[in-house]
Amino acid sequence: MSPTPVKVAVTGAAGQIGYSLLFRIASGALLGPDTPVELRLLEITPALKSLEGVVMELDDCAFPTLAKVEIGDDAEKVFDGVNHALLVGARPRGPGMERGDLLEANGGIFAPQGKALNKVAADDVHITVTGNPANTNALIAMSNAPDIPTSQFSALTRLDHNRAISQLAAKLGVPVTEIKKMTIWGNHSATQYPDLFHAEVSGKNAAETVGDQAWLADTFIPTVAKRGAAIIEARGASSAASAASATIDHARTWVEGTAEGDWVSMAVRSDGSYGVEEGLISSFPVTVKDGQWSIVQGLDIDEFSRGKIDASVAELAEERDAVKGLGLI
Ligand SMILES: NC(=O)C1=CN([C@@H]2O[C@H](COP(=O)(O)OP(=O)(O)OC[C@H]3O[C@@H](n4cnc5c(N)ncnc54)[C@H](O)[C@@H]3O)[C@@H](O)[C@H]2O)C=CC1
Ligand SMILES: O=C([O-])CC(=O)C(=O)O
Repeated sequence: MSPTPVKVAVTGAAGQIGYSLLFRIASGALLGPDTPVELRLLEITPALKSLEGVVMELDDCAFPTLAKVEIGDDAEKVFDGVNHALLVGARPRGPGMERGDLLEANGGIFAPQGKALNKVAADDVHITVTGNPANTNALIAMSNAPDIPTSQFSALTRLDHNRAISQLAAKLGVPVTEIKKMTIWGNHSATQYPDLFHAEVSGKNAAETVGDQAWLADTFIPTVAKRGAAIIEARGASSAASAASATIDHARTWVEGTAEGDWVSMAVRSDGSYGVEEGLISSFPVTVKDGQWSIVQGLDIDEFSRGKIDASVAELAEERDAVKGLGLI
């Protein structure tokens, strides 16, 4: 095992997602069996006692890869020297709410956390925002951290990506491993666009293999885009284990890179690719190598896809304007 532990910060560590995420990171699911991990857990003061209980359980697992756990309510202390920051801590939505309704409640969390990361995180810190509305919260954190390269910020659309793979695999009766090049475009919201025109099933074009535009437009896209609401309706609480799993997948892709012949969906700062306004944190198809993502270039976008991408990006621009109005960026 390498001698120096990698420091991984998790915010909202006493919450639902945290309860699933911490044990997987501690057991090596993020960094592998040979890399010791030091967990840095941030919570609000009233949740620290509950977090102490979670740490007792982490101790009780005797994970060989867990070198140390520190907890606290001071972001500057918890983020000191961290190599990964998984920003999960934020209020979840309830039934009947859209994720954007959380902007005012949650936006305020990400400006101070961006500032703290800017001050004390390791130079190589990779930041993943899961707390909703994830894209715009990432924009807030990034805008408050001028010394951290913007390429080190991202928001989670991997859960949507995984949902899209799973729905398509079920429709075609194939294993999920047969599906490559899935893309989620835009916002992690009901306007997101899961794109089958560039996805592949066993090496063949997914939209052509499905051969049913009505299923694609009227079943597949809304099922993926509204899956979070369906889970809230069924469980009475928003998705947690699947969100934790996707957060690990996302951060692990940053560590390991993407597989040859495949890509993943990540919400990253737009450079203007595919007509997405520069500076917005929007989901794209990306490849990752040596810890750096690149937006996949050269995909043909037809009129149907153009309309869907534009609608989601317009929502991101509205959210950006709203947080500007709140003085958060
Ligand atoms: N991007 C995605 O795909 C998904 C995002 N989410 C979002 O993740 C967030 C967390 O969800 P849950 O764990 O279910 O919520 P939860 O309510 O169970 O836990 C949130 C935790 O964050 C803590 N917290 C609040 N303010 C904080 C701050 N300033 N610093 C540190 N911690 C703070 C709370 O004390 C609480 O323990 C929600 O915003 C939810 O909507 C959930 C599922 C998927
Ligand atoms: O829907 C929600 O509020 C939680 C979430 O982001 C998801 O499950 O995708």
